[in-house]
Amino acid sequence: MGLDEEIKSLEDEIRNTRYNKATSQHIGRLKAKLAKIKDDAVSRAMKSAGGGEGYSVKKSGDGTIVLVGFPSVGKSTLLNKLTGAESETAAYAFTTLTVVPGLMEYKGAKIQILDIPGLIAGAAMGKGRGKEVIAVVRTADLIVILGDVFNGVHVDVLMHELYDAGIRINKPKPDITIKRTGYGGIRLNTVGAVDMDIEEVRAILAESKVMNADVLIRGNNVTQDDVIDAMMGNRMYIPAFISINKVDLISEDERKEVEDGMREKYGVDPIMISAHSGYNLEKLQDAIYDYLGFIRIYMKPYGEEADMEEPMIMRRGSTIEDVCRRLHRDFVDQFRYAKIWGTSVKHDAAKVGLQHKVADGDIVTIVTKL
Ligand SMILES: Nc1nc2c(ncn2[C@@H]2O[C@H](COP(=O)(O)OP(=O)(O)OP(=O)(O)O)[C@@H](O)[C@H]2O)c(=O)[nH]1
Ligand SMILES: [K+]
Ligand SMILES: [Mg+2]
Repeated sequence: MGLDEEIKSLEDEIRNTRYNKATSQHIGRLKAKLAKIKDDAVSRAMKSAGGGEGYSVKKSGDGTIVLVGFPSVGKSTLLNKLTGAESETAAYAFTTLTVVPGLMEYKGAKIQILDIPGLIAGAAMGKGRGKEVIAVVRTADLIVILGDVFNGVHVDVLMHELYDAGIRINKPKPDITIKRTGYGGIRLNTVGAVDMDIEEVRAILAESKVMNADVLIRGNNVTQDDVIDAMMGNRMYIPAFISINKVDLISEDERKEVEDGMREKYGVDPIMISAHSGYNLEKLQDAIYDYLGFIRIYMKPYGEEADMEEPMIMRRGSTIEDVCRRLHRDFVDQFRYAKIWGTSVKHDAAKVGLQHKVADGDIVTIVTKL
């Protein structure tokens, strides 16, 4: 049996087996087996890709986003518009054959945008430029899934390819640890309402030839798929949103139709744009900024005015310790306290420690020992 047939037959069997207590172990085993086969195929494809010319782009700026979409949806046109880059654009598919970077400055943040060749069905297994493209996508901090008003349905295919390539979209990494041991079989500990029994976990791990391990699962909605992902160990959890280009080519009514269809299908509002006319590009930039979780911190040297011109760009959830590390590696060791003016504290000029979480717009003074 060829690889494609083997995958198809496993997928069929999983689909046609009703999940219940009696079959859960069997399904777990089938899914784990399928994941393993796909993973081997993907890593073979990655290896043979060998970082082909033009595919190893150095990351720069405060975050990197990648434009993922079918050929000719307007990825290159959009990159050029947002960053002033000069990626080739044309009305035929596969105009772009390498990764083309651009830098967008927005609200004080420098955001790297990567334009890549179009992605097509089978990309995860290496079709088209799939393998090189996927390798780049896996390193991004945010994926913008770009469709156009005529190809909305392709979003399905893209999601499927990204999934096969081990990319998990808009999903926090499940809290699962698998610690291999030398003996003792599989031991399962759970924290929270985990609806999975040890036999299922055992069946999944056995597909990867893991017979001895301590497994700890925390959280309430952990599935077999999550355990398989944890077992494979190479999944990337990346935020993403959908944007639909070329709205200049359709009427107001048709635009609404596309939007409603997307909302119904994916439960999200796509950002409707026109790279040509510039329509809604600021909304797109705002979404990029928000999804990357950027906040602005203003530094105020001790006894001086705050620098309100050049914010320091941090991620939501960052602490004073993160701010210190960004400034100078000695700052953490030399740290005494920080003072903050802003919304993360109850009153201005409040003293805080290293673990304090900063908020957008905070003004920060770091006081060190010397
Ligand atoms: N009407 C209209 N045409 C657009 C828009 N954006 C891009 N196009 C056109 O769509 C065609 C494809 O644009 P590209 O930017 O080359 O698309 P791409 O996604 O980079 O294509 P590949 O590199 O081949 O995958 C070109 O003819 C563009 O001029 C838009 O907002 N409106
Ligand atoms: K094109
Ligand atoms: Mg292009």
